[in-house]
Amino acid sequence: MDQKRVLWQDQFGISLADGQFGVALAGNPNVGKSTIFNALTGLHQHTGNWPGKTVDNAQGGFQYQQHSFLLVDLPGTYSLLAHTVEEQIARDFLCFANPDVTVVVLDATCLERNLNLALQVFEITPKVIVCLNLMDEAQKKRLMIDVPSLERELGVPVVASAARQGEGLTELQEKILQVATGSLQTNPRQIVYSSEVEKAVKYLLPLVGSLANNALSPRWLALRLLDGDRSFLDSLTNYLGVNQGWEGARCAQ
Ligand SMILES: Nc1nc2c(ncn2[C@@H]2O[C@H](COP(=O)(O)OP(=O)(O)OP(=O)(O)O)[C@@H](O)[C@H]2O)c(=O)[nH]1
Ligand SMILES: [Mg+2]
Repeated sequence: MDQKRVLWQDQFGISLADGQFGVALAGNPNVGKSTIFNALTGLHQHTGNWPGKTVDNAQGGFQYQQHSFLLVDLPGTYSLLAHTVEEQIARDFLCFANPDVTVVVLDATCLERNLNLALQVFEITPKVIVCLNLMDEAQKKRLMIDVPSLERELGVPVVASAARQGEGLTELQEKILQVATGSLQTNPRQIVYSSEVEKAVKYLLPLVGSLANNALSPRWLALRLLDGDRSFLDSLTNYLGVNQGWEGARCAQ
């Protein structure tokens, strides 16, 4: 069993088959993640709890173009800053399971609020697809969304969907395949913070890069250290076994 499959099994209780791509489904509550999950995986699902938590966990497989994918339905969250157990689970999965693709599902009727989570995911992984769901509702409200412009602005593929009607899901599978295999490169837009924060991040990057052992984004790691995010430091210890020197790195900035 390769390292990633062992990690998924041991830390997250998820069985990834040999050669199977792991795909995370993230998004705010009630945006249609489970509807997309059910439409893509049908009866090929396992449900249970996240290890050590009372939060539901659903995983399911699907085949597309002779490739096999395991879809993981993450708890709905407004952010990844771990104020709730759901946010902690979603953050830890994205940071430490390192899925081959993360689909961020957004509610097309309230894009601005939903983009907050997408921008946080962009700081963790470049392998992201935005699924703009509830497009039928957006149309009813006469909201016009310029999908090609949004795609250019965000630097990742944007798929418009109406999951309850099954619309856009084949295109979503196609983009998942392309990002998973690397035939489609993404370049997610990064938030630029104040000059003080950017200066501190620049200082920390060379220090944290090697400690994180390329296992997660050094920029995200630096930002969390600057935040003094205790929950993230605890997860670093749990998942990567790192706990020496972090306080020193934080105090030095
Ligand atoms: N009109 C419309 N309704 C949708 C669409 N996708 C999902 N829904 C409905 O939206 C509601 C919420 O969908 P879910 O799939 O449960 O949303 P979720 O993101 O999994 O929600 P949480 O698990 O609570 O975070 C359900 O009533 C769905 O039938 C869509 O594209 N259009
Ligand atoms: Mg759900």
